[in-house]
Amino acid sequence: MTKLSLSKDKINILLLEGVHDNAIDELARGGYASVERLPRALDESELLERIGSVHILGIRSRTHLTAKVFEAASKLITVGCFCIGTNQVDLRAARRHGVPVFNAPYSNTRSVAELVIGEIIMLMRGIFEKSQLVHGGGWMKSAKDSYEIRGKTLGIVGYGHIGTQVSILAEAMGMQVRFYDTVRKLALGNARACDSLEELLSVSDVVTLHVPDTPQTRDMIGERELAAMKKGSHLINAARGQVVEIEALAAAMNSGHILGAAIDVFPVEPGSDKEEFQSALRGIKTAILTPHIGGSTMEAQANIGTEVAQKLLEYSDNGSTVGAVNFPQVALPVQAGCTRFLHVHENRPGMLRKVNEVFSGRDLNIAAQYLQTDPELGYVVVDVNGDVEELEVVNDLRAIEGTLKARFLFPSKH
Ligand SMILES: NC(=O)C1=CN([C@@H]2O[C@H](COP(=O)(O)OP(=O)(O)OC[C@H]3O[C@@H](n4cnc5c(N)ncnc54)[C@H](O)[C@@H]3O)[C@@H](O)[C@H]2O)C=CC1
Ligand SMILES: O=C(O)CCC(=O)C(=O)O
Repeated sequence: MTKLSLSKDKINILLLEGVHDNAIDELARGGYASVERLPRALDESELLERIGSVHILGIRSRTHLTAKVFEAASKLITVGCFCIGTNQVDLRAARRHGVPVFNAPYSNTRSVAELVIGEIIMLMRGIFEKSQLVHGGGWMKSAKDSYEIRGKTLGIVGYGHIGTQVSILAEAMGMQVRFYDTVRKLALGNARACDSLEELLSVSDVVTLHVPDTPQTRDMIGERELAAMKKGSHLINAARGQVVEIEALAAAMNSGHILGAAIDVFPVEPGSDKEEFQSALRGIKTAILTPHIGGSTMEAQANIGTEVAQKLLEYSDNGSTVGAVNFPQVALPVQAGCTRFLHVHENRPGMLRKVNEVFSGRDLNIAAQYLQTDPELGYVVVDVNGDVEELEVVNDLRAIEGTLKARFLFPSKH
């Protein structure tokens, strides 16, 4: 548990994986100067060495935050994922330690959608193979297996933020769009929903995947699904590596059933730029392989830097969990002259009563209070006015059985 409410210069922030300058600027504007930024990810043993002194951690997709890391993160207040996906974080372990995790759910959406549109054209014209040949001194001037995308069918699996953007852009270029989603979604433009994944696979010239990494999407595209795709069709995966069985895809491409693929994400991705990338797709001439750069544009990274840093500031300064992916959502307007207490607890009966008894037992007046719970977790923000012995109060709050974290903000005399 956090031991003390700290002045901002004592809050240690560690940002990994080359988070954009905007994050540093935003944190500095918020008064946080103790920021260390590393260009790379840390592996578990490096994290275990360092995490004990970190209050706020920023990562992207390469850093894996395991239960063991949270166990060792005695001072950790919050985590920011400077990306969309949060599957690299053990979100339940974070909850158990009272640590809200934030992400940037929209800031790189357009970048991924644009890459996919570019790849559809590259695949349907066989550009990657032809370009490699020309680089090697060859000349393959041929229309064989090259098609316009106009009038062709694009199948989108996962019709969320990215899927719908791809849908709009693809239609604007004359494609017919079909989509499959487990949730009923409003079809944009002339796009039409498919009743099943099998239906989508059987009608599409290009299939593009935009689902999150969940137990249901693991190995969603394997031998059977690839066989269900049209002969000579193409597959794009810029979602998560575990969604496609790579060996099965390599076999389907080597047999000529799947003509081309553009794969940006892999079941195992190198931890650093120096590590060698291994995959059964290496060497397949019609496979465009990219190093998980769907969201890596200057615009996206700048937007993400600002967005996630603002969420971290909101939580650190005010206790707001709005936008957290693993926490009850609480935002209480700041009241002048109050001390704010934050209490994260297991959702047991009578918790709020016990929290309030700490204040009433000290004759403290609660000026405002906001509690949100989910089946496992409760998060309450309490504003108290008057002269408050913050440390004593916070120690009483921590003594309540089932407390996961307690701290205070805006101390009246520190
Ligand atoms: N390659 C890259 O650099 C990037 C990859 N991503 C990945 O793209 C994924 C999608 O991003 P968004 O569109 O923003 O997410 P989103 O949450 O807006 O959309 C995902 C959609 O997939 C649907 N879905 C979930 N399970 C499904 C299933 N089993 N079958 C069919 N549909 C299912 C959901 O209902 C939702 O509509 C992210 O989760 C992330 O993993 C995101 C950004 C960059
Ligand atoms: O840019 C990154 O580090 C990860 C991008 C991504 O996959 C995401 O935003 O989910």
